[in-house]
Amino acid sequence: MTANQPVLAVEHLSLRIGGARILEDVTLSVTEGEMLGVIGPNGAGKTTLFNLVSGVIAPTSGAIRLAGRDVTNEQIHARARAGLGRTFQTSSLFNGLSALENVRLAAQVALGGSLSIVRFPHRGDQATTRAMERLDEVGLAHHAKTEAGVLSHGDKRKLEIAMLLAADPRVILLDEPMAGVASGDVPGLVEVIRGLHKDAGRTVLMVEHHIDVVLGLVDRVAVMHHGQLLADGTPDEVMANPAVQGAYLGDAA
Ligand SMILES: Nc1ncnc2c1ncn2[C@@H]1O[C@H](COP(=O)(O)OP(=O)(O)OP(=O)(O)O)[C@@H](O)[C@H]1O
Repeated sequence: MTANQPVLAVEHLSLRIGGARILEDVTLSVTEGEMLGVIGPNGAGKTTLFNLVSGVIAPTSGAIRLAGRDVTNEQIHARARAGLGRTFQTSSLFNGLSALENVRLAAQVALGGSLSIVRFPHRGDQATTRAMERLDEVGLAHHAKTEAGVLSHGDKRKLEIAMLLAADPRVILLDEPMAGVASGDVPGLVEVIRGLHKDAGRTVLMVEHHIDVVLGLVDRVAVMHHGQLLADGTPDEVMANPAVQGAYLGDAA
């Protein structure tokens, strides 16, 4: 990858299912260390874009490049190994295990071990150390021994992020991180996400319905509408764009 090459590039990406154009010619790129918000009215194609980028579904046409490498035809796990990490709208936690055990399993897999709660002496220590570091990064070190199932929704989301970080992803996709989180827990979660970007310099793409949260966090916003990229710019540029205002007003009407 050269200095100016984006760490993630989506080129002319389209998805058709039956006769429906779900995504149409979307081109977008993200540079290392950038935080990009993806917003748009319901059904705009945001989750579909994440599904295509992470390999959950294959595009009808177009390409996806990760650090310059064409991963369009690669499976989910190959993309994860290439540095793509993603959270889902639905929880992916083992509720009966502690917060630390959840992250340790993710670290163990990332370090080349299996998804087993049996501890392997050397690798286990390494995975535990990494897991504690990631729990600390999301502010959950004090909950290391707490069962994941009893954590608040906000803390569960932080734990999912810690699990994602255990693989040291180069690009992080957060799919509606605030969904289901009580309003009182939103600021804490926002600060964790801000820290990923500002403190740790991680590259983050985030789909989120809370527009005020997105605008306060990101460097750049991409607005989707009817499967197309309607606008791409700084939060101020995008919100001043009449087409964006029209899309949201039209959606609310
Ligand atoms: N497998 C599929 N088959 C048919 N239509 C689909 C499929 N997947 C998505 N769609 C349609 O594509 C459009 C985009 O859906 P998508 O979930 O990507 O939107 P979104 O912007 O994430 O919406 P929301 O904000 O409501 O989550 C929607 O109209 C949806 O019904």
